[in-house]
Amino acid sequence: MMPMRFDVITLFPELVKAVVSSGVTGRAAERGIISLKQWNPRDYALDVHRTVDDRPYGGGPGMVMKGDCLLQAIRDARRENPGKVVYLSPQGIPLNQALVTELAAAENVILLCGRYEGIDERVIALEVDLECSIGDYVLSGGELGAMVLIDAVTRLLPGALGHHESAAQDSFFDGLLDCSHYTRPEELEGLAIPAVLKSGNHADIAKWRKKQALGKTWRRRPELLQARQLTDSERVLLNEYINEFES
Ligand SMILES: CN(C)c1cccc(CNc2ccc(C(N)=O)cn2)c1
Repeated sequence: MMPMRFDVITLFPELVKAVVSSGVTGRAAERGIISLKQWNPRDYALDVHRTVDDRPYGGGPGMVMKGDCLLQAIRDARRENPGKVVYLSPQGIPLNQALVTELAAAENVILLCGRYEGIDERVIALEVDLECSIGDYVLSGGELGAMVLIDAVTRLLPGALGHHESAAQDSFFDGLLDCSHYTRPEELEGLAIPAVLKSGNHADIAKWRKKQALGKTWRRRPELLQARQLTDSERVLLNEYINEFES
């Protein structure tokens, strides 16, 4: 199996490298499930000051990343990795599990990390295939978004997670928030665990977990429930939860 290759265009290569230095993603890199290569636009800046940004046409605060260095870096990366170019920005489409799943099916991805107020729009027009955002907030750069994307995608690749982890991954997030989790000790600072989890009755336990997931989603993220059709049994469980919650 060829590794999935991530080429990251970034002014801070060492920051992005951290994503493959530990944990699941670090192990996946060691196992050859993913590979990472950084391309620094500054290496393409030929002026004595190695300029990669400049003031915006039309005036206004902040700086814009110059298109020429970015385009050269992207094209060098594309030569080695003919993948989709994904630009991380607050103006992008939301990165969600569906998009992560789609990206995991690709062989390679080129991640473009902006800094300052963003990049020259002509780079987007010429080379960007997909603009995506990891959330509605402004960061100092797209690198953290790139690392989030690399992590979420890597977890879906065969062999990245151990058996237990991948089973957990499969059960969780079928469009709902996760239920609560407990582990030893049974009593923690005077707090017990829900009795059903000690019952050994796996049907009751699964029912309780599904009910908790539905209820938590209803309370915290009702819009997720709109997006996800509930089965009849899920609808019954949610109604039970709501009746208990409101009683
Ligand atoms: C307009 N502007 C400030 C800007 C435009 C492009 C890139 C950047 C770099 N910062 C980023 C990048 C991504 C995200 C995200 N939410 O995914 C948040 N911040 C900032």
